[in-house]
Amino acid sequence: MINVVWFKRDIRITDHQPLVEASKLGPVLPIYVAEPSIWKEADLSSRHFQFVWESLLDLSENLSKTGSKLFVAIAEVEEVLAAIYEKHGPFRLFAHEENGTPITFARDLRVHEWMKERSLPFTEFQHFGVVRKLKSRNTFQEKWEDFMSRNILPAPKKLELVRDVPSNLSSDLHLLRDFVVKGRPILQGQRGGESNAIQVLNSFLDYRFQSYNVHISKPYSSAESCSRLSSYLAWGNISMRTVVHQTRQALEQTTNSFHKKQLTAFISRIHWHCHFIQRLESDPEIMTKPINAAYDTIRTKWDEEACQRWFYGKTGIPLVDAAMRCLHETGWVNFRTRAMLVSFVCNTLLLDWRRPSMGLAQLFLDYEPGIHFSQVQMQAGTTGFNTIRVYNPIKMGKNHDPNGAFVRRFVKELVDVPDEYIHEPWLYEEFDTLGYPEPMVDIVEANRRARDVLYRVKRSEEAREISKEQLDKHGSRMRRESRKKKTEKPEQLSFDL
Ligand SMILES: Cc1cc2nc3c(=O)[nH]c(=O)nc-3n(C[C@H](O)[C@H](O)[C@H](O)COP(=O)(O)OP(=O)(O)OC[C@H]3O[C@@H](n4cnc5c(N)ncnc54)[C@H](O)[C@@H]3O)c2cc1C
Repeated sequence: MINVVWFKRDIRITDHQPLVEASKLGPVLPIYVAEPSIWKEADLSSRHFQFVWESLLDLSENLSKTGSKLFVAIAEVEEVLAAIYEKHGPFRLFAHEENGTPITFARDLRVHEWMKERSLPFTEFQHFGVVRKLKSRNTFQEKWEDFMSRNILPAPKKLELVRDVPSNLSSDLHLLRDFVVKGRPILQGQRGGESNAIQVLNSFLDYRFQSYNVHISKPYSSAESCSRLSSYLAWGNISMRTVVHQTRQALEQTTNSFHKKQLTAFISRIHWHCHFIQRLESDPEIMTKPINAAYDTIRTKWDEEACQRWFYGKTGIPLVDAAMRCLHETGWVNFRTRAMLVSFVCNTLLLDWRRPSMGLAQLFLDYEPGIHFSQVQMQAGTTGFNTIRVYNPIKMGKNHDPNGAFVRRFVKELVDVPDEYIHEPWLYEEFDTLGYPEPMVDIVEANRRARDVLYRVKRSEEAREISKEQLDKHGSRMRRESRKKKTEKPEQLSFDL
């Protein structure tokens, strides 16, 4: 019987349990399926597929060293499985659990059903420190540690090749060039692939980590001092366990207390990764519904033009525009800047969070649904249990980009503005000659209004009651009670890139 290994957001050969387990049982057929029904969704864009494609090229090369081949298809996964079944008869299917959106989860359930109807075995393995059907959140940390402390699984040295493959699978990866995903590719993003992931981890642990915590909030220098592993983790080019093991080793080897502090700060961020994904795993509706429904009543008017100005970096607020333009160009900004962008569109402008969350997902090369939607809701103040944060991008610019290096790099109109005006160019006497827009809001005034409405809801009986219900709810893939919505929704969720 052949053993099909289905790669999804785990495009690597090292520490890949499905591949290792399949290889113990006989011939292995490694497949990647570009599924139109998944890639047409509002959260995904062409840059993500570009990263996947680069990752697949690397995987294909690594598999060829084992004597095997990667096969790809543009199809729905059940179509590929049906063709394999027709050609080979019964087969085993191996994959990682995908802790993704309700769409990918529903697809995985359909595949389980499809296999079950034919009495074919489908084995899924835990991918991160995220636990499916976690009964109690209190056991999460212990289970995380147990998973991370296990040995790294080396890449198989030899794989038995399956020669006779159905015609809808091809080992020519160029086939995927015909797969159209909305949006344009990016030129300045990180390049996908396990080999690149290993290099990025090594360069971080060799020297880049040394100013990790010092520069973490700085939009410009954090691009170098942060690990920059997020895209590689999001598309599974490296396992979280590898990152944990190597970081702990680096921590043990250093005697420098300052370096220890940087690495310890990094390790705590890594814990957050699985913590947030666990939240989506347990409550997938956070992708589309506010964690606390009482906050669905405050953003009543949809303003498409304001949303577009934010998305394309034309607000007239330098740090906001630089950050959005940086995302369009590179697909990455640091944590604090992401938080500020959500605060600006959802709090300062008081726009509903759903469309902006999709826009940012489309732009982030490291889009990871579990982290993304939890974080957007936290920064938009819709969870009810996190501190409400309303950022002032002018103040933040002055504190974290004092000479405007980041702003100048991405907002060409402001390149020659003197330092003292870089975050408030409208005060500069030559502002009219710059071709840069007037600020679309008075930040101080708009932020005061945002705090007023957010705190009014936070203090309300309804919000408190819902928060209490949330605390009582546990379990995997739970459903949220729907409440009467008062917010006006935008017509579409995705943006043109
Ligand atoms: C609104 C918003 C949306 C976000 N969306 C994503 C997303 O789609 N994908 C994503 O990977 N991160 C997301 N983050 C978290 C964080 O901004 C990124 O993980 C980080 O900037 C990635 O860069 P890095 O790998 O160099 O981070 P490092 O600081 O080097 O961190 C290492 C790893 O730890 C994890 N991590 C770090 N910070 C966080 C955090 N706050 N929450 C959860 N995990 C964290 C990530 O896996 C990251 O790759 C979001 C944050 C905000 C505020």
